[in-house]
Amino acid sequence: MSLNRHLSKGRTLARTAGDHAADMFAPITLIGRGLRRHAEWAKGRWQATPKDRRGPTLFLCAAMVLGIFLLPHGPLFTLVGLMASAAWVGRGPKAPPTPPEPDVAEVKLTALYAALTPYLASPDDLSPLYGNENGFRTAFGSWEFDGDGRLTELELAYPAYFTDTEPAARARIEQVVQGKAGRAREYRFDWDEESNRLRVSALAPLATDIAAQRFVTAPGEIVLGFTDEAGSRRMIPVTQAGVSAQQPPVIWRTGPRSSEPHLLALGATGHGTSTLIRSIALQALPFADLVLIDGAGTGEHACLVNRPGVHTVETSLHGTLAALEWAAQETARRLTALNAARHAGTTPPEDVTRPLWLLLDHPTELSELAHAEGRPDPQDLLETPLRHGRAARVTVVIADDIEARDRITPTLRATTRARVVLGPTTPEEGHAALGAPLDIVPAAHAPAGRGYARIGTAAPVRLQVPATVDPLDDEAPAQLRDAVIALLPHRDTRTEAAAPAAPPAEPVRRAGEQPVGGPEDAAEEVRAERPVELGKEHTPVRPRPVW
Ligand SMILES: Nc1ncnc2c1ncn2[C@@H]1O[C@H](COP(=O)(O)OP(=O)(O)OP(=O)(O)O)[C@@H](O)[C@H]1O
Repeated sequence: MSLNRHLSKGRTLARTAGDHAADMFAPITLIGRGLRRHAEWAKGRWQATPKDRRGPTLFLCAAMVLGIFLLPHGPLFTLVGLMASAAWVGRGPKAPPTPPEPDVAEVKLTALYAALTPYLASPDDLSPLYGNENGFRTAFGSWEFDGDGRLTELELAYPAYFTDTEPAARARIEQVVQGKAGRAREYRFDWDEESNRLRVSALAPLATDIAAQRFVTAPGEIVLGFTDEAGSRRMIPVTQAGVSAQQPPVIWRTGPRSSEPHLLALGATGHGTSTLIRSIALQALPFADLVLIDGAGTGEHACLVNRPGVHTVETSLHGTLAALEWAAQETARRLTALNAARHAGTTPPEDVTRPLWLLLDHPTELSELAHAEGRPDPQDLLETPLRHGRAARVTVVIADDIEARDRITPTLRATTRARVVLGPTTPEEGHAALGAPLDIVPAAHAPAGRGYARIGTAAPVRLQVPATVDPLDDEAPAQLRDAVIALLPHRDTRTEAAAPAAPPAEPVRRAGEQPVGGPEDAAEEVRAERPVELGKEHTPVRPRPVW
């Protein structure tokens, strides 16, 4: 007999034995399946029983078991009954396997692929990346999802004919990706034009619980806010929600060596440009003197009135024009004094080297008023400080509504090379405000003080301004107001003594106006000697009279 015949006979015997065994063990399998279903049912009932009712249920079951044991032939009848019931319950076919949970990544990537197809496919493409039968795997190189099933990283390829150099075409793709991946987060879009690849990264939200405080910085450095680790080259210690932490700051270097000596901050209404001005003022006050113009006249900077180092806080057009005329003359005086000192080879006097900061909140509102009244535009008076401020240690900070961008003069726009934009903006507005396109798509809802900063020609970075609330705002949280109050200088807490009042170099006077540094200033000196206590229940702060 050949080996093959032996093998096939063996196989037949084994199959027959298997069939017999299955027939023989069928009742046992049936009862076993029924008992398993009984056990599953009992387990389900036990889990569904409230905890407080489990004790009585257990007691009842134990009583029943005891009763069965005590009955004549009770255990036997019970066993037979249980077997019969198990055989009845187990007769049904095996429960169909539960269908596997749909893969979240698969579902989401398929939806994103389908959404991108109309924008990245062409009927003339013979081997399309998008819209082919193989689905997203042909176009998406790698992807990552977080624990909540949200897309965090995606790298996709796009066809070479896609116009990736056109902002509008890019914006369409960015909108689609953000729509499918979730509008609650910000995304960075890294377009690799050379290899036709796009890398999308979801960005973690920035910390919003950093309050105003003394930041660890070098002299002349201003912390505009905080960003993510990719946006800053260093970390500084901060007190965050009561504990010490390290955060990456957005630093603006000011002073004679700065290539961005002036700052322009634009923002959507109510998104924190005044707060940014207040934050900058509190950081500059220990080493500089301030002139603050509150063009909106809302009194949001009243906490700075009469503070040592604050020359004036102006809300009227009249006072603003006088203050800015003085600032222009002061800039010219400083330049002359610095040149003279350079020629003589002597150290320039302290009153020309002490930094002077001009902070203007909503100046375009005053510009409109000035045009209506036929008076000089306050923005025009800024020309000298803006053009020569770096050498004369004069720094200009302008904050305004993003809607007012067109009313900002070209000189002002050209000379403010440090830029901030706060609040929700369109890609075009963001580009215009920062002077460069943003590679980040903002989230649908941003907290106050959230935006982007661009210092000089560097790439824009994300920004969260420290919470520097108006301490006179009763609705602001008490601990945030206290943090600001703690930073407000008093005569005795100022880190550097106020510079002697600059000798006014023949200030230009208009009819009915008091000269800067004249008797009005002398009166101011006397007033300033009185410490101004900023309490929450009493506000003895009086606005300074117009100049
Ligand atoms: N960085 C921030 N952290 C916490 N709260 C902030 C921040 N920035 C602003 N706010 C809050 O948002 C509100 C509006 O702020 P702010 O007055 O600075 O905005 P604004 O842009 O100057 O408004 P407007 O254009 O109306 O003058 C205030 O209640 C302020 O306390």
